Formats: sequence, C-alpha cells, structure tokens
Amino acid sequence: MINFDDIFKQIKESTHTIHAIVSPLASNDLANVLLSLNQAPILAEYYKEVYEVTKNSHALLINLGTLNQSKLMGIKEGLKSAKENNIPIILDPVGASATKVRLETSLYYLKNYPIKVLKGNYSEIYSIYHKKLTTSGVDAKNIAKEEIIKICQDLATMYNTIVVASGKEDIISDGKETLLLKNGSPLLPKVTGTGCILGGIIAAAYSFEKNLNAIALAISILNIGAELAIKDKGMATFKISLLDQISLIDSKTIEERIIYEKL
Ligand SMILES: Nc1ncnc2c1ncn2[C@@H]1O[C@H](COP(=O)(O)OP(=O)(O)OP(=O)(O)O)[C@@H](O)[C@H]1O
Ligand SMILES: Cc1ncsc1CCO
Repeated sequence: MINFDDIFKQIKESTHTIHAIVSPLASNDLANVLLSLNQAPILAEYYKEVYEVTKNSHALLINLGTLNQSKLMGIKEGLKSAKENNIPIILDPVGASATKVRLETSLYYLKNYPIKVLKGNYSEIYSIYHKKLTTSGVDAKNIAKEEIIKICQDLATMYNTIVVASGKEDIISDGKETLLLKNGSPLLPKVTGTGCILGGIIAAAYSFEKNLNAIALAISILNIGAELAIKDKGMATFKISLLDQISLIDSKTIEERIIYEKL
C-alpha cells in the first residue's frame, strides 16, 4: 500500500509557487485547482518577465496547448531559467501526436533541457517515442497497454526523466520502477483540459517530493476526485463537483480507494 500521508500533509501545509505556461482554455481551472490544494499558481508568459518568474518558483509547467510565436518565446526563457536555476521542469506535450511543430518542439525540449516529468496522453507519448504523428496512420486508441508501458520505460531511460502516460489506466515510469493506476471516470475525457489540470497537480506534487509516489498522488487526486463527483446532473455539474472533490479530498480517502499495480 502506498502511503501518501507525509507528502499530502506537506502540500496542504506549505505553499509552493508553480509557474505554469498553459493553454488559456485550461488556465483558470488549473489555477483554481492549485489554489484549492494550498499552492500558488502564476501564469506569466511574457518573454521579458518569464526568466525572473521561473527563477522564483518551485516548478515550471510547460503545456503546449494553444501555441503561438510569443508563447514559444516565453517558454524559451522559462526553460533557460529553469536549467540555470535548477527549477524542475514538467512538460505536457499537448498535441505532439497531431502536428509536426508540436512534435519537433517537444523532442527539442527533451533533448536540450532537463525535463523532470514528461506527461502526455497515450497518443502523445507514442508519437514522441516513434517520432511520428498518430494522424499519419496509427490509431493510438488501439495501441496495446503493454506497448505503451514499454514505451514509457524506454523514454524514461532515454531522457533520464519520469514519464506519465494518461488514459483509462495511467502509467508512471522512471525506467526502473513502473506503476499502473486504475482509478478515474469515463466522464473525465469529456471535460476539456483535465489532462492540463493533471499537469498542474503533478508539477505541484513533484515540487515537494521528486519521486513516483508524488506523481501517483497527483493522478489519484484528480481520478478519485472524479469518482466522487456528481455524475447524474450533466457535464457542468460534474465539472464543478470535480473541482469541489479535489479541494476536499484527503490522503485517507485516496489510500482507501486507489487501485494500482507495481509492474
Ligand atoms: N476512459 C477513462 N476512464 C477513466 N479515467 C480516464 C479515462 N480517460 C482519461 N481518464 C483520466 O482523465 C485524466 C486526463 O487524461 P487524458 O488522457 O484524457 O488527458 P488529455 O488527453 O491530455 O486531456 P485534455 O487534452 O482534455 O487536457 C487522467 O487523470 C486520466 O486518468
Ligand atoms: C481542446 C484543446 N485545444 C488546444 S489545447 C486543448 C485542451 C486539451 O489539451
């Protein structure tokens, strides 16, 4: 049984600054989730201030959702600052399976910066590994879980990072240890930006403890929150109830409900 008591207590009792450069689509929910977990989100992305903001933060989350030129200039400053000031970088390669520029950008960041956590959905992780878009033939929905597990393990070793592949079952691997998490709700992929929110929770948890357990806690906060949320009153109520449950959840509830395998 994983014990989340200590890390959950740290998160709830001390506040870290999480610098998040994310899609505007998800930014409000992500910031509110971090606030509800007692953390301090900051969403600066103007290239002239990004270096300074990252330097004063405990983690930098880079999310490629809704890219544009000025955002890329900001991201470059954030990555430079994180590398020079030893701030952990969490990369969410949104859309790396869909366009060449997102895939190439993700691969460039992985090669040139110390990415501590790479978190994508199955398609994104598959595309990064094979350096190939899933729109060009492969249907990532049909990729066997076993194949994605092996990809996570290999990518983690190749880039000296922790890899998270999100989906019906979530995979976490540092190349040596691998966890498979089985909580969640089929309604989660019906709310846009839940993967982006997950990136924010992972960035916060990882800034407290740099290990697989922190990531497992982050995923469980979202997925068990979704299991507890109201599901029979429509999607808007589900989303609000999900945010409520995330703000109310405790480590005991997570330990009681988590379903996982150590591979
Ligand atoms: N079919 C499912 N059943 C249960 N949980 C799921 C399912 N699909 C996704 N999830 C959960 O939803 C969360 C988001 O994962 P998902 O893979 O949908 O991210 P994403 O594709 O990056 O999302 P988005 O693009 O909307 O930000 C994760 O916590 C994951 O475990
Ligand atoms: C729908 C969508 N479009 C760009 S980012 C995003 C959120 C899912 O990651």
